[in-house]
Amino acid sequence: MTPNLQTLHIKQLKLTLAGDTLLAMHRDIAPGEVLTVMGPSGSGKSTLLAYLAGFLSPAFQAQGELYLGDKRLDTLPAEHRGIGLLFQDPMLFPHLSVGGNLHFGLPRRARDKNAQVAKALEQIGLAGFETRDPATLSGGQQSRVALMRLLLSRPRAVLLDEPFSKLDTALRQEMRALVFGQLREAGLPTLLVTHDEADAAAAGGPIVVLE
Ligand SMILES: Nc1ncnc2c1ncn2[C@@H]1O[C@H](COP(=O)(O)OP(=O)(O)OP(=O)(O)O)[C@@H](O)[C@H]1O
Repeated sequence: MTPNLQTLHIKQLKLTLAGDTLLAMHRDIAPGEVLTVMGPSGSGKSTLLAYLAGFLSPAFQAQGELYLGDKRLDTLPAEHRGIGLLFQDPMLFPHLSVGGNLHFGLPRRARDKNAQVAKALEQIGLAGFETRDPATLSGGQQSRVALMRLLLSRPRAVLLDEPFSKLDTALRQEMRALVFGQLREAGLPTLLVTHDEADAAAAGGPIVVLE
């Protein structure tokens, strides 16, 4: 099943903290496009991600609207937004096997679950790793599993929070190619927060610098 590819619309967003404007943004992110957000510490990158994902601290006030296609998201709780997140830490469940982690990503009613998991592992060069304990995987392997868990959950948009910052240089380049390649192929609108200009270059999309 191919999901409808839709644009993420951030409309007239204004995030304020105790009456002071932290950031304002009005942007569209097209299917398969990566919008990179950069800016110094404290400029509001994490707050923007929290707003988009649906867990903004009540300390902030948000004005504006968030849409995916013509579906309004900002009035929905996080779990109904269809937004997938990838952080610098792969955050695999330690009590589940690699396969268990991937099964967790699948929608409950997905068909051929075992085959989907096997195919996902094959795509990241980890065919046959289903029963492995995630703790026995290298950092790069864990990151790849986290990416596949995200994609199996069929998100409609993706947020990346410094996803490569914990990897060494060689692995970082490999993961950039894999992550951006997969997201582009899936046609997902993506917002990337990073401090690394090489991430932004690899993402290949527009760049917003917060002040
Ligand atoms: N829950 C909160 N309550 C009050 N102020 C907050 C809260 N969270 C963040 N802030 C403040 O909001 C501003 C933006 O913080 P934010 O974490 O979004 O910045 P950032 O750009 O992600 O920084 P970094 O690059 O260090 O992660 C900062 O001044 C911070 O102190």
